[in-house]
Amino acid sequence: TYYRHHRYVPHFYRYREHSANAENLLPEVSNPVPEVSQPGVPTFPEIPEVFHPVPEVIHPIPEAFHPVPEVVHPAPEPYYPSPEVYQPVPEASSPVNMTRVFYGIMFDAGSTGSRIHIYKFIQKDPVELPVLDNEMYHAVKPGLSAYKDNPEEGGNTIRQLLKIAKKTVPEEDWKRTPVVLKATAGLRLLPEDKANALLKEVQDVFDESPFFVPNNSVSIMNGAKEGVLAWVTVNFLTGHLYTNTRKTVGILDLGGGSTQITFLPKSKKTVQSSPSSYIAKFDLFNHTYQLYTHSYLGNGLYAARLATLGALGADGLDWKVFTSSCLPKKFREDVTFGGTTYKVSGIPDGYAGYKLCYYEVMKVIKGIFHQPYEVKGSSVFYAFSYYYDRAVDTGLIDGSRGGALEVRDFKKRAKEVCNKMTKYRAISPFLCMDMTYITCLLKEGFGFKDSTVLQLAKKVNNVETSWALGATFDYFRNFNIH
Ligand SMILES: Nc1ccn([C@@H]2O[C@H](COP(=O)(O)OP(=O)(O)O)[C@@H](O)[C@H]2O)c(=O)n1
Repeated sequence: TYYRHHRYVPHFYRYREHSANAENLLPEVSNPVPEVSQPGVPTFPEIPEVFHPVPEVIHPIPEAFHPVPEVVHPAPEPYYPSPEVYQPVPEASSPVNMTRVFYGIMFDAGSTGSRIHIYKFIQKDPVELPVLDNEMYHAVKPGLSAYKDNPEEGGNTIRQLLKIAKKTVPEEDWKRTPVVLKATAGLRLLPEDKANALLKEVQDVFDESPFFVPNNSVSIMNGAKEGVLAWVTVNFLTGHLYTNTRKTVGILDLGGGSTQITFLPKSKKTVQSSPSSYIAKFDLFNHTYQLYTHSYLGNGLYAARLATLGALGADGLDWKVFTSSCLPKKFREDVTFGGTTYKVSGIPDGYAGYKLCYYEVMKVIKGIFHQPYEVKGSSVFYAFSYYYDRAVDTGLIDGSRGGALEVRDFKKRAKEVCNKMTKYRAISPFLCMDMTYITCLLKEGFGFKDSTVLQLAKKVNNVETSWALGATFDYFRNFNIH
């Protein structure tokens, strides 16, 4: 459990202007109209827009060098009701001509933990564009799926996190601050009735809270959306999202239950050679994007551990011990994932090491992954979540700064960890398995070359590299992914 308060200070501000200047990179908007409050129609928060300074050439450098993006709101626009936002919202308490501060609360109910993101936006006056001021982030473990047989207790974890929202968001803003929860692989992997019972508990917790609860505020998000929204977050934070650029970065997200790859294909061949379900089209900030995206359910790091051990979906969990040459020979322990406990161990009088381990993890990857045509090329990819955590654990990158790595760096370190298991055991007995899986996933799964450079980033400009910010834009903006 940890607690952070990110202060996010933009370097400069840009204002919405209507000019014929071709250099004006602001998205097109309708002419500002005075804000008129109508009964039953929310006047606040307004639909935000996001724009960015021109992205710089991407170098494999620490995140501090990236251009600083902004979150902006258009001047009031005609209001088009959408199912997600068409609900009466109490009016803003502050007078029209004063600085307005508003918040968005997004819960990430992941397979290994639940997290709250509280985004604070500032709008200096109605014609000025609001900016993302900061993010308050807090995480608890385990995730909701661990409470599959005790949903009430699962609801309590969300109730605890909401207490932070109450401390962060001023009381006068509670009623107009939307609270949304999206669950990922943990709940996707549960039987439907168990997942629904957990969602119902969360809904009750939201309903009893003083915050604004929109329709469909508690749901399981599909994998494609998870990938797209993480791509939106990272490209926003790195300054690549604005109307007339095709320069973006790809994302690699390795969760506990699922893993996502998302990027903007440069070549038509990538789109033509992909299954149609791997292509997502959506409109954002007056631009239509067509992304390659896929989420592999059951291929997150924790699910892959169990699959490697042959334990996922197995029977006889009370007495069976699942073994692997990826684990230290003398290791034996009970491990719990998604509310189920498994007995696992090394092979006491067998062999352990990188080569044997690689064959084992290959079984979890072979024949499952689609290799997009383009990843063999020069696309830039940001990797986070467990890619980041394991790179830190093995000393490949600095825990606070992240950095650039080649795929071959994961391979080299995996070999070292597996062949000297006792040395690394104290960090985690699963380190060899995890590092080998990551290597295998990148090379044999997605088809990356040894020389591909990955940017490892937990935060960019002090904001978490998570789908949660993209989902908050999605809530306010309601862009369609199809
Ligand atoms: N805001 C976040 C969310 C997840 N994570 C990391 O993401 C990994 C687990 O993701 P998850 O529990 O959401 O897994 P899935 O449900 O996506 O499969 C862990 O390494 C977390 O520490 C993070 O670093 N920051």
